[in-house]
Amino acid sequence: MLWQSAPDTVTRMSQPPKTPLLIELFPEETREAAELLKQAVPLMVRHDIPPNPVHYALWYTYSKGLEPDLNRRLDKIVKDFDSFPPESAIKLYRDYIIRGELDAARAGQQQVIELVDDIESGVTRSVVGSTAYQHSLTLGLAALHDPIIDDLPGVLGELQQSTQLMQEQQEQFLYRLRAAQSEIQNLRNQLEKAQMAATLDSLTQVFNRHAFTRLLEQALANSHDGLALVMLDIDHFKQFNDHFGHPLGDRVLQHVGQLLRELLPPVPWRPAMAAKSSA
Ligand SMILES: Nc1nc2c(ncn2[C@@H]2O[C@H](COP(=O)(O)OP(=O)(O)OP(=O)(O)O)[C@@H](O)[C@H]2O)c(=O)[nH]1
Repeated sequence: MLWQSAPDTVTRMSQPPKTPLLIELFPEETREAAELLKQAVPLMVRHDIPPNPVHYALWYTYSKGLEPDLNRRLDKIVKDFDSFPPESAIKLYRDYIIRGELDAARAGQQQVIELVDDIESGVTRSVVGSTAYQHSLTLGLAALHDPIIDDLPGVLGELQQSTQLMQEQQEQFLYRLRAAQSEIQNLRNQLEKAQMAATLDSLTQVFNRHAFTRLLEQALANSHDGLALVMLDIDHFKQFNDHFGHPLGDRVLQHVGQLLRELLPPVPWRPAMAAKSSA
């Protein structure tokens, strides 16, 4: 048999990393986040660090104090340089803020590489097997053309054997292809989920502002008969939050998001809740 490896190898891919994703790094409610903001901004002002999103994410995390190693590195940088070099900021941002996303992307990439490798080795084996089969077929046919065949049963037996071998190889290859197909489907689902997560507001599960803007631009570019845009506002929401607390306010937003998802037609006209959601 040319096929030596177990046929189900394609289903054993590398596992995704356990590093928390960006969204899991910042679970704070509005009030707690505002407290951290009050600590992070003065720190940036003190060290004359522009409060751009990269810096803010770092100093916000610094204020939380859950990454002692990051705090040590930040303290050292501002002490050594008396400023905050952009390269250091990007490096720390990669190491501490988006490492989950980077790990996940790398793992996804690795899975695709393993899958392609596996299919490629399957194709190679199949080609090698086919070539060997073709060779034995040519030899067998040449022998059959010989006017005097001493060993007809032997030649036919060999042909039968190599045909059987070829058949087995093709079956194995098909098996591997089917396994790869299901792995490709898994990867596709993962990718779709990641794409959806990037377009949805984590609290309300409706399109976030970025996705809404993109969809609106597309609709404007494609609409030749005009376009209707309906806007709605939840009145006195600040009062509601002040009275009943932000967690219940969040529940209200979630419920409104759910109603909108249920009542309005699906993609591309899912509503976006830009102003009041946490996106
Ligand atoms: N609970 C909660 N509140 C939020 C969130 N995002 C924004 N808000 C609150 O929404 C309020 C802003 O909404 P607005 O529509 O501007 O204020 P409003 O009080 O509803 O005012 P009117 O619409 O004029 O009645 C602020 O009090 C924010 O704190 C969120 O994700 N969760």
